[in-house]
Amino acid sequence: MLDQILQHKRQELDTLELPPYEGIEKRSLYQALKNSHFPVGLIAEIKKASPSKGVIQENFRPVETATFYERAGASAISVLTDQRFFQGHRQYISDVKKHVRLPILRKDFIIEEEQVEESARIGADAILLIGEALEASKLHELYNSAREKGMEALVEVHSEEVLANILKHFEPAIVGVNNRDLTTFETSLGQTERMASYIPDNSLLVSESGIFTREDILRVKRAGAEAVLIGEALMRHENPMEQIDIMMRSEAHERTNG
Ligand SMILES: O=P(O)(O)OC[C@@H](O)[C@@H](O)c1c[nH]c2ccccc12
Repeated sequence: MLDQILQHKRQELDTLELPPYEGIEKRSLYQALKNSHFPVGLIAEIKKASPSKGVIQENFRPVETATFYERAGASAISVLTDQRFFQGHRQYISDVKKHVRLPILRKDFIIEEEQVEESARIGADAILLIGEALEASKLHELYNSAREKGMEALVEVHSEEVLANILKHFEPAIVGVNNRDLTTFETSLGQTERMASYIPDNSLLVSESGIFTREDILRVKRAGAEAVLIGEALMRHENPMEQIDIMMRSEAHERTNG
């Protein structure tokens, strides 16, 4: 599946037209996650559909959902912009950026410099760079390019080998462990537990995918995650504010009670 997506991305790149620069100030994803008032940082995701789950939310209202996420106390918003496989759009970032103050992560398959430039122009504060989709040297190059443009990058890995390769080049400030294997779509929170000890001490660990309950959050936090990235569990809910409350706040409660 990942190969198929990447092949499509390469085709898309041939006709990529860069939009004008929106000129909106950049916000720090890293700081927002560190400053979370929940026991872990929360990146709340806006995603209409996915290749593994099909359509997740029929009545899709990205700006409204983002506003709810912000009000519920999320640290940052992740917005899917891939059209073909996730029914996203780059316009959603520009729209959301106008209505929330939180940093926005552009969730897409970024493989070339033009996409980094595009991300900066549409108002993204951070981009996703997927270890499994890029040579480590290329990933490092795109990471530096994002930094030069005032953005940050969430460096996502699933496997230990891919992480080890990246660490030969540099230590990303934010490392995401994707609990989902992008080739099989299988999800296991055990992946965060297995990978945690390989993450550099100075990197902020984000556990991504397959997180649905307060117990899931406790589990990855115990493994060492400082933040979580949650999509489906929030998008499927009628009331995402209530869902964030249930997942994040009761966790704080549990912690206070020892
Ligand atoms: O909906 P979930 O299971 O909570 O997962 C969110 C996020 O981790 C997932 O959308 C994701 C993680 N890495 C990606 C790479 C591309 C597209 C999507 C993703």
